[in-house]
Amino acid sequence: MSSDVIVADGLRKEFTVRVRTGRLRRQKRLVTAVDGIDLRVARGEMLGYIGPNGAGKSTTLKILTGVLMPSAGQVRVCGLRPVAQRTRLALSVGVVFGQRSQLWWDLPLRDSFDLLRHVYRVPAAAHASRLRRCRDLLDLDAFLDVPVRQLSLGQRMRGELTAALLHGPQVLFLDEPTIGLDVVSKQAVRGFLAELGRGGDTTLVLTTHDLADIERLCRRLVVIDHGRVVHDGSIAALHRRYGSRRLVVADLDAPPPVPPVVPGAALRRVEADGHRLVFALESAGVAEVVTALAGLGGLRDVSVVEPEIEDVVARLYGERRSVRPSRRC
Ligand SMILES: Nc1ncnc2c1ncn2[C@@H]1O[C@H](COP(=O)(O)OP(=O)(O)OP(=O)(O)O)[C@@H](O)[C@H]1O
Repeated sequence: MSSDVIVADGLRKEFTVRVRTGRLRRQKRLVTAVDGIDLRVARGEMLGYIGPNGAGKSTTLKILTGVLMPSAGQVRVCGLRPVAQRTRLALSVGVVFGQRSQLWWDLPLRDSFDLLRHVYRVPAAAHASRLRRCRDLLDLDAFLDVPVRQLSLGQRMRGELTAALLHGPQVLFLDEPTIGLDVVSKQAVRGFLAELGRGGDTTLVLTTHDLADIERLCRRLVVIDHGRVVHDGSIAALHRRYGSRRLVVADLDAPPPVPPVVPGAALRRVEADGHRLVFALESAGVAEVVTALAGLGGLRDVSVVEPEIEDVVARLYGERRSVRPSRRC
């Protein structure tokens, strides 16, 4: 039996929209939001699902959670057809959409959690143990008795995560879970999700524009654009594909009279009035470059900078923009 909890083949979603073509004229246009996506996600995987605005991320998540019917293609989540078996699917998946709440606005968080136990018919002991874990890891106790409408965004998001997990779902879908959160709340949410992922039982599918979420949480990254998958693999594979290099930053006592040549590394930039040289590693390792730099004399400090995911994703989006297909209408 396959261990894939998400199986999608040839997924498509088209929307018909009316656009103004004159003062009184409207014309129907077809927008292809998802354009033939194949996706398999194994149990326990932590998948980052990213793409530029309008790429089709939310539409995909809505199809996978049974909110939208695909125009074409096959989809199974936990072995179920999301729209046709939505009620059963709700028992197997949890959903956190950063912009929407599943909590009762006027009730204290604690009462919302209690109601959810009845909605999902969770045995009392299982509910209590999951809630205890969330209270500990997400620091909920200080605001458990506060009505949801009075919670800060960060507090509410911690409540949303708990609410999505109390019935013990196999798959957790997260759409922008850290949007608008301050640094401390972001760290709390990421730490919690990382811990959840380490357990290996819950599959996470995460869409976000905050690439630090992806770096912290996801081993696998699916990048979509114009409704199609343009990368599916590890972050390291993305760096390899775009030739990202680690950088060695050397601070010198004085600017060298001529730019030094370091075998196996390329001088990328000269900064700080010539006092700082930034090399990109090519065939050489860090130690070789540092030894070569030390041999030049006047080396004050050295640091190694890992390639930035922001850079490589910006390059990928930029490249896609320059080969933008004409939109089918
Ligand atoms: N209900 C709808 N009716 C018409 N068009 C829609 C609808 N929902 C989405 N679209 C269109 O489908 C495309 C994909 O939208 P979607 O919301 O899935 O993108 P996204 O990748 O989640 O974007 P963002 O990062 O901005 O949230 C966009 O062109 C959007 O305008």
